[in-house]
Amino acid sequence: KEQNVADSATETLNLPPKVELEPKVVPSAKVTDHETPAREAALKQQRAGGEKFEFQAEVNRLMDIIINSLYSNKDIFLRELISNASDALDKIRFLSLTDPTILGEGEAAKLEIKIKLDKENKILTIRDRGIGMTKEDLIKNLGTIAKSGTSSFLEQMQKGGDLNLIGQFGVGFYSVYLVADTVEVVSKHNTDKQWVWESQADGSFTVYEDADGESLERGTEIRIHLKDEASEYADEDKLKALVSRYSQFINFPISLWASKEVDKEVPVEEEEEVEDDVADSKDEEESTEEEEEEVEEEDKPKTKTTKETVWDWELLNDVKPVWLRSPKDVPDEDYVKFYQSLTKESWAKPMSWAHFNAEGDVEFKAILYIPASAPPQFYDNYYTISPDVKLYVRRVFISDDFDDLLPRYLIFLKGIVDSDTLPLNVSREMLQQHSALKLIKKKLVRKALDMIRKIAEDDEDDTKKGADDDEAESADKGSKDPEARGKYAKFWGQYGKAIKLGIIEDASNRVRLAKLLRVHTSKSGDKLTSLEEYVSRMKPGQKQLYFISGESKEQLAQSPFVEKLLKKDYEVIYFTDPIDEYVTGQLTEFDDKKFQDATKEDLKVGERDEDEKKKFKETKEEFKDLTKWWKDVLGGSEVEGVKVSKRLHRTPCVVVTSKYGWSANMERLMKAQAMADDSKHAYMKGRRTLEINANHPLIRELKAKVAADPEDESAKDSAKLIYETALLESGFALDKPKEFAARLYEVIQKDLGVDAGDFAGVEEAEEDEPEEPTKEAEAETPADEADVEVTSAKDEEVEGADEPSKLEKDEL
Ligand SMILES: Nc1ncnc2c1ncn2[C@@H]1O[C@H](COP(=O)(O)OP(=O)(O)OP(=O)(O)O)[C@@H](O)[C@H]1O
Repeated sequence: KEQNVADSATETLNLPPKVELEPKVVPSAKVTDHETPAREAALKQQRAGGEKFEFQAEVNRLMDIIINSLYSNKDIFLRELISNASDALDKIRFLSLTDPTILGEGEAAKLEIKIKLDKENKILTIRDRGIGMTKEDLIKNLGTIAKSGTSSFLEQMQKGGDLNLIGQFGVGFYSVYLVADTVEVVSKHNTDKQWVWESQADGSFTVYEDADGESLERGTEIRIHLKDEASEYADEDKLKALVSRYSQFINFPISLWASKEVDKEVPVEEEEEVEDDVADSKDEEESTEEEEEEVEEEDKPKTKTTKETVWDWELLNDVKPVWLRSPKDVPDEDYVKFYQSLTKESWAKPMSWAHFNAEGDVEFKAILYIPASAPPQFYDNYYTISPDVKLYVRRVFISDDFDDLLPRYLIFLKGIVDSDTLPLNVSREMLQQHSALKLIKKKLVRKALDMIRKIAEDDEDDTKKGADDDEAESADKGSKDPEARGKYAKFWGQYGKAIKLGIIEDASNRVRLAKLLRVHTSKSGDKLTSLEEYVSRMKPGQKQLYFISGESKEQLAQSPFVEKLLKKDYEVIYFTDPIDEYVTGQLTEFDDKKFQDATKEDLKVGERDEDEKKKFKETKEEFKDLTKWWKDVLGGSEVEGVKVSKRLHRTPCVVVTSKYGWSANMERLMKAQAMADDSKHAYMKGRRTLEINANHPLIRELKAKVAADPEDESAKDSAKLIYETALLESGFALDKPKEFAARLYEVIQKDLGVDAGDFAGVEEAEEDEPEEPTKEAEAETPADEADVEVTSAKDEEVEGADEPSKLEKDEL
């Protein structure tokens, strides 16, 4: 069985044919020569001649944390070292695509990882035939230059973070010091000699040439001198279990130098034969028919079965990559484990995944995952975040940050794509240009959107089933995915904005994406609803999807723009995310029905019969003089026109914008942008129209006043004030707040019965008052006197408080 696995690995990974190995019978596991006295002496000499380097300060701190850590899960060091070995193998295999000679021949060309244990000396060795490191690489990579993730890792650790995360910060190598007191890294790069890096984690490391050691030909061997507290790793069975666990998704064969007991037939020695004869003679009387058989056996050479220990490389992983297996043969558990190995998050569970084979114009296999949560500050870093889908070409790893595999709005997906259509021996740049890549991208997007749609469907099914069950009072809510309920809401919470960005950015998938959109509406309560659900609830004859955008759904529900719509029981979508303005700018229809902004001038609230039309025409005629007058009062630059409204019920007026200009909400958002240059966008501002409610007493009263005297100044002021108030209520910011305030105060003044003449006194008092009290004046006024004044003023206020104001009197 092992042989089959190894063969299939050779095939699937395009490895050179496996050289048959005869099991080796050796007395012990001691197969390296590096601990022999002669080798030790040579090493000592070389070490003495080596160069000593100090660890970079941050690396030092990191190592301190690791060495002194009480972290119990020390096993992770093996995962990190195997992962490094696998990366190094990926690198050399990638380079060999353009230059096959780089791999060398025979054993050197084998892309594999080998692990060996020297139990006696407690030395664990991990060897790969990867790219190896030059002297400079060793110095740079393992100590003198801190990786970019080092400080973030230190920060996390300070906050009590989990050491398990080490791999994600790009400092996984140092986890070896969880189990080691000394580590030697022997490495051979094609362009350099063989070097040894060695450190006891005492603040420094030494690098020396490995002139006498066994040549690695190419690759890296890490020799771990296990600490006393880590002697559990000097156990073959433990190692076997660990390596199996961590190597499951490594695409290179990993073998362990392992012993096993085998039965062996050995000739029986003479002494034993004599003993046997004595025993036979004792039993002579008992001999029966068996005698004859024994006579026959005597002719054969005598042998016996004994146990023997055989040492050999034992393959520990099935290197057939998960994505090459048929989806029906892969249990969910394996998908989760594969995700964990891809993301280096050993505890993480993806929200969902899709595994598929694409055939036809382009052939590829892929597994895409939706992580349970979006990356931190996902939307802040939207344009800089790196992609996380690995690209393989015919099982050869090419890149894990290929930009053109998925559009930006799906950048949160993780996984792998392995294509048979892309060429192997071209540069990354050429690959990026390849026409097949576009097709791959197109199909990946479709599959990803299908996967998201499925979450929503399962969720819906489950909710429906749940509801039915609730009615039937059944305890069985069994759904395919036990966690399906509420899953789409979770997805939406994490990635809803990404879907909206998709609607804006990806015209070819806009319809698909619109189906994934979730919104709040006047009828959805606290829940989210889909556009499909909205359409299914549309009233007979309703042709449009009504929406309004603003800051909160509570505020929008109160908006004058939707008064009539709500009164007539039309469902209104409430868009409250700033990005929604851009979404509705791109998404103009759904299911052949147009979106209608309730704040735009062209809103039609349902169909009206002939009677209603006639009546409206008459009202328009009746208000013609007023609307004309009002427009003149406001001025042409302020409003495009003043019209009788069809959308208002209780509110006297609203200010609507033209169909193709910005809405009030969009104006607000643009103003809020720190870098926005208002003048540049002036042409985008929607033209404004004041709509008046012909049934409102305020409007009727104004109409009567204007009819009596069109030059009445107070009527003009009222008209301006009503307009400005409508602007505010309609969500606009005032261009001239000072004028508005002055008008409003005047009204209040009149209301409170304050005479305009009283202001003269205030102005005079202000003029008399010195700007700042002079020093002499301050000195003249005793502090306690000032206090008395304040107190008396306060007393007056308190006294006055008992008296009802004019407003209160009126109310009373
Ligand atoms: N077996 C190896 N062969 C070649 N280079 C290696 C090997 N192990 C480590 N290195 C080099 O040392 C560097 C540091 O390794 P380390 O494990 O600390 O970080 P990393 O591999 O970049 O990130 P991660 O920990 O996430 O795997 C690697 O980037 C790599 O260049």
